[in-house]
Amino acid sequence: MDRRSGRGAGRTGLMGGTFDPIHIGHLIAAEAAMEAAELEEVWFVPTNVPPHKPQPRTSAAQRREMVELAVRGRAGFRVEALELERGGVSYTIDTVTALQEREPGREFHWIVGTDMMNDLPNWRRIDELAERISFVCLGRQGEASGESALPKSLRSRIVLAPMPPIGISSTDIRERRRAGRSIRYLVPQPVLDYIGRNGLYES
Ligand SMILES: Nc1ncnc2c1ncn2[C@@H]1O[C@H](COP(=O)(O)OP(=O)(O)OP(=O)(O)O)[C@@H](O)[C@H]1O
Ligand SMILES: O=C(O)c1ccc[n+]([C@@H]2O[C@H](COP(=O)([O-])O)[C@@H](O)[C@H]2O)c1
Repeated sequence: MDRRSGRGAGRTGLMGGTFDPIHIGHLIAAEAAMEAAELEEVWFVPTNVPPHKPQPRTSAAQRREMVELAVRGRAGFRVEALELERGGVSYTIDTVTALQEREPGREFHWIVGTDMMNDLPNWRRIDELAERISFVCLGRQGEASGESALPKSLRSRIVLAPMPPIGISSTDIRERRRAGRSIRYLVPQPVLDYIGRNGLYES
């Protein structure tokens, strides 16, 4: 426990995502969560197979590489690849259980955009998950918070974090690439270079 702030030591944010590809919306969300929830670190957790959406367009290795490139140089940000190493469908409860066993000294906080916050009641073993961790939920463009619609037990485990609305999604970036349009500045420069070098999302 940090005696000055009253916060537990090792406060760690987990930013889970398909990251197909990672974009500046993810990075700004992680930064905002870090500030609002007083996190010491944020670990980016690329999903192997997402539970609630279609299979990624690119390989696990490519998505991991892009996330590595995006966080390089930002102290406190790093990639945690346990879902890719575990394989199969990436349920958050399995990930959190494994991390808590591996890192008993840390306090974990799962970071989600508001769209995902509204979906939380549908997550696998959500009650157990909400007992293990709290959620840091970021405001996302065009979405009302919807927090009041959630069960009270879940609401009490949610910290809302403000962020400037960033109307960018990986879907939009993939569509732009397919249409031959620019994605410059929507992703960090090293990620832009990687996507171009490897001809990703062209078809
Ligand atoms: N622009 C954004 N602002 C805030 N949060 C975001 C933004 N884009 C994604 N997120 C959040 O980041 C996490 C990972 O998102 P994900 O990798 O699925 O990106 P995405 O842009 O939503 O992808 P896709 O368009 O392929 O569905 C989710 O919690 C999502 O809500
Ligand atoms: O565990 C679940 O049931 C669950 C359901 C939907 C999403 N998640 C996690 O939420 C994170 C964001 O999901 P996505 O689909 O936006 O990439 C990612 O880490 C997913 O594994 C987890």
